[in-house]
Amino acid sequence: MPSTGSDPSSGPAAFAFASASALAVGSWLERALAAITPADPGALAAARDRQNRLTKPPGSLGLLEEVSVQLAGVAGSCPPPMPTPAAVAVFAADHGVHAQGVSVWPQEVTAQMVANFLASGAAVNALAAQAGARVVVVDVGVATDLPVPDPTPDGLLRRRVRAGTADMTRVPAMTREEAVRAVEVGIGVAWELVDDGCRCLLTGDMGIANTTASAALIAAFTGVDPDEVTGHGAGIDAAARRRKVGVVRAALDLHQPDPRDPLGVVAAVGGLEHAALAGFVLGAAARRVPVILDGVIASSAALVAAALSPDAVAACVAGHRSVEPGHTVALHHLGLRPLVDLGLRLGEGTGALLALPLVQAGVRALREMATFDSAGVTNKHA
Ligand SMILES: O=C(O)c1ccc[n+]([C@@H]2O[C@H](COP(=O)([O-])O)[C@@H](O)[C@H]2O)c1
Ligand SMILES: Cc1cc2nc[nH]c2cc1C
Repeated sequence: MPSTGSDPSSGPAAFAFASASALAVGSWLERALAAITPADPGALAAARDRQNRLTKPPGSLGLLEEVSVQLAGVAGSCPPPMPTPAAVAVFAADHGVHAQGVSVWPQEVTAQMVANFLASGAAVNALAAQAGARVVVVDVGVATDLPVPDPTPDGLLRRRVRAGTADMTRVPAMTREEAVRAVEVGIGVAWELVDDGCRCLLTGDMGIANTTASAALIAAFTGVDPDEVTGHGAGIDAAARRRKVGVVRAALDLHQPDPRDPLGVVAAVGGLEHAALAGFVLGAAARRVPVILDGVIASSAALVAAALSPDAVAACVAGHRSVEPGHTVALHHLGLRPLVDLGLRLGEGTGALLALPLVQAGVRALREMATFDSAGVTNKHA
């Protein structure tokens, strides 16, 4: 649905409204869900037809063709607009489950890496510069003070819902209300970026211990055993991974999350960045802007978004396949095929950024290639 003046998701006023606590919890989420519609069947058919008339054997550009058709369906036009300018939003948060020894890294690395992002020293900054994308960093739930200068640096959105989650092996990670607020942070960031002119959104994340929450979400939504979706994260050894599987299993046993209640699932065993990333996906889909997913954290969050609104998946492109085993399970459940498979396991948005030029290349080919008719090239026999 194109943005109109009467659309509650459009216009700069919308973001200011989201920040105002006077608004009843749930309103932005309800508005996003109401705005999400399936991919446009006419635009999908027109893009498929055009791909088959371009000067190449039909299908020979592989996944690039499929992505271009998908983006036509998202935009509701053939050809779709070029997915540029692009922005990666890095949602940062901490995790109470860190106390269970699920990561080799101390919790304060989350806040320190936020400062590194803002100083342009991280991998996400280098890859964003390479791809020509803007970086915004969103503190949706970091547990410690951010070691950043005053005033708040450009590129940092202070949207902290709470200072890290609680330990999911003892209590729910957050309340349902906090989960909704974090989802609405993500929706608001997506809408602000679109209002600023962005036509392609990319997910990023930073949160020590967040691969544990990702594994719990993936197990809860797919029903796959924790042992098959729990990986080595940012570098634990085999023995620590076995203990991490036990931690995920204990949290699922305690909360018995019901995948028909996605907000309940993310509140019980998710993270604040997962909830915000789910909202970011919903916000992009509501504005008919494509969103390139990064790794296992993004895809586990996309499971939350898909459970809230299955049509939101139409706006999602899987940027890459992470080494984390749960990522493959989540992508399969979402029906998404990753564009890049380079053995990455960093997060931050790096895999999504590597995929951005491929997504842009697919759309450019659909927009700019000649047809057999226009170029005078003889087509194959029917
Ligand atoms: O994106 C991925 O698939 C991915 C895989 C492994 C690790 N990470 C990153 O590493 C951090 C979490 O690792 P861990 O072991 O502390 O759970 C967090 O900041 C993630 O962005 C990210
Ligand atoms: C240094 C470091 C950088 C990261 N970026 C994303 N996750 C990370 C985890 C660590 C530990």
